[in-house]
Parts: sequence; structure tokens; C-alpha cells
Amino acid sequence: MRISVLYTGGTIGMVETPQGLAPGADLQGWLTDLLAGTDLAGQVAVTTMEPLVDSSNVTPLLWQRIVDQIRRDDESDGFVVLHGTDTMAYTSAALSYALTDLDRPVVVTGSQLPLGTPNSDADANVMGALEAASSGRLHSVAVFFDHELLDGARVTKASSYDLRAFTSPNVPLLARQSPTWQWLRTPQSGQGWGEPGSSRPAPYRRCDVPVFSMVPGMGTDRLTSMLRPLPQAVLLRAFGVGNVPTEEPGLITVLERTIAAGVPVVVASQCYQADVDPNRYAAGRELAEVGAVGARDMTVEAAYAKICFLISQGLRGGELARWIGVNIAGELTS
Ligand SMILES: NC(=O)C[C@H](N)C(=O)O
Repeated sequence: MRISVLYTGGTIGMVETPQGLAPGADLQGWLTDLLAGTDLAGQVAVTTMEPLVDSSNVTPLLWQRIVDQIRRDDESDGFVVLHGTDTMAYTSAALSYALTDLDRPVVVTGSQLPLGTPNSDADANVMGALEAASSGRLHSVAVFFDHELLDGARVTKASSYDLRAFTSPNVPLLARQSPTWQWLRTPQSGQGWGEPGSSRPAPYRRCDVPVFSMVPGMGTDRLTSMLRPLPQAVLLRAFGVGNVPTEEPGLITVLERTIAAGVPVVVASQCYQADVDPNRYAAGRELAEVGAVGARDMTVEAAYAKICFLISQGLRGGELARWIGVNIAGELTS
């Protein structure tokens, strides 16, 4: 058994500096000590992805570097990606879309408190992630955090301070480690990208996709200026099941013109738990009628990463909008 750990940064390996927490801990040394005397000792290799970053600085280009690193490693039986928590949910969704054909586990984790500090969750999270990756029971992308294993394309960061930082609001856990493993269900899968046997997905590129929330009193002029110049797509966080202020004069027309100009408008929800159906209320139906597409039960993170994935594959306009409803990697309930 060989597990490859890809270390990208995050609080887990940070130390206090005069500027605040920043990468600087001896992660390799700490991991060697952590694994000493366990079944995994000598079976784990660490690759440090320089420069180490706070995950607020992650872009789709780092998503792709992680994908490339995993793809070029035929030797490892599984992977653990050490990542900052702030954008971990975006990265785990992005890896899920790009690695549907991998058939080896990729477990993403990190910590809320730096390794070696009092009550740090680093030891438990990394040991659990390594156990999940070497269990033989997982073959897809998942997140392990605070004794829970979650579908990679389903997670959201639910707390900035609690050690239970991640949840998957629309689907149950995959497994719980408390303290022995209880495997609760098989991961949701999707149809993957392209035809079976076709070439691998094109690499992630940076994309121009604004994500914004509707708020009570949102004006049409503000919406119009937010959409200039025209982006590649829009991810709109509407109210509830996908409702917007349809009585605001001109607001729907702005979105209609945006869609007519070839810019897909994807409607997600501001609710923590959501299944978007813009057809349900009159206050949403007008959106659907002008061609906006609902993100169904995808998280905002999964929807954003999916739009970037589809743009990177060269899809635009209506074709991209059609793929929003296709389950690629278990990101939505089909
Ligand atoms: N807990 C963390 O890892 C937060 C950190 N700011 C990061 O996302 O890199």
C-alpha cells in the first residue's frame, strides 16, 4: 500500500508570524512522527506543492496542478490532499469533476487549528484521511473532517471556528469514524465527462463567472452594472427554491438579455439546504421562462466549480446550461 500526500497549504501547516498565520511548519517531520508505529509508517510519501498557500489564494490553476500530480502518479493506491479549509469545498468539487475515471481514492482534508497547537484537529483529520484512502472502500473524491467522510462534490464549509467545519447539507455522510469506521452508504457517482474511452477532460482554466446574491431591494441598475462587461456565465444565489424580485422593474429583462447574449445564468439558492426549482413560484418562474437554469441540489461551491469545468471543456451558452443539469460526479441528485 502506498499513499501519496499532496500538501498545498492551509492552516494545518501554518505558524504565527507578525503578519498573522502563514505556512512554515515542518509538515514532513510532523507526519513522520504521527505515523511512527502505525500500519501506515513507511507507506506515505509527501509532495509539497510550492508555493504553499492560504486556500483563499487557490485558483483553478492549482486545481489543475493537483489533478496533474495525481494523474502522473501510477504507483500510489490512494491520495490525500492537504488543503486550507476556506476553499476546500471548491477544490474537492473541482477534483471530483476532473477525476471521474480515476478509480482510486482522493481524500481532501486540512484542519481548523495548526498542527502541534493545543487541541489541534490536525492529527485526527490526517490520520482519518489516510485511513479512508487506504481502506479499499473508497474509489472517488471525498472530504474527511472531524471523524466524518463526505462526498467531495457535496461539501460546504459550515463553520469558520468549529472543528466540525464541513457538512454535506443535501446528502448523508459516507462514513463515520467514531472510533471505529462505520461505512454508511456508497458514494454518489455521475456519468463522468464525455463518452466512455474518450480523452480526458481539458485542463482547468481561470474563468470569469461572478457569483452574487439577490438581496431585498436589489436594483436593476446595480444588477446591470454587475454584468458589464459580459462574463462567461453567472451564478445567481436566489432566495429559497430559486426566487428573485420579479416585481423590480426591468430586472428580469436584464437577465433575459444576458442569456440571449450567450451568457448562461445558473440559479442556486442562499439556503444552506436547497433543491432549486425556479418553476415552483411565480417569483421564480419568470427566471426559468427567460432561460435561466436551476442548480437543483448542488452546493454553490459545486455549481461554481462545475461551471469552470464546463467552460474549460469549451462549452458556452445553451450547451453549457444543458450540462448544468447532468450529474457528472455525484454533485446533484439525478
Ligand atoms: N483552516 C484553514 O485552513 C483556513 C485557512 N485560511 C485556509 O483556508 O488556508
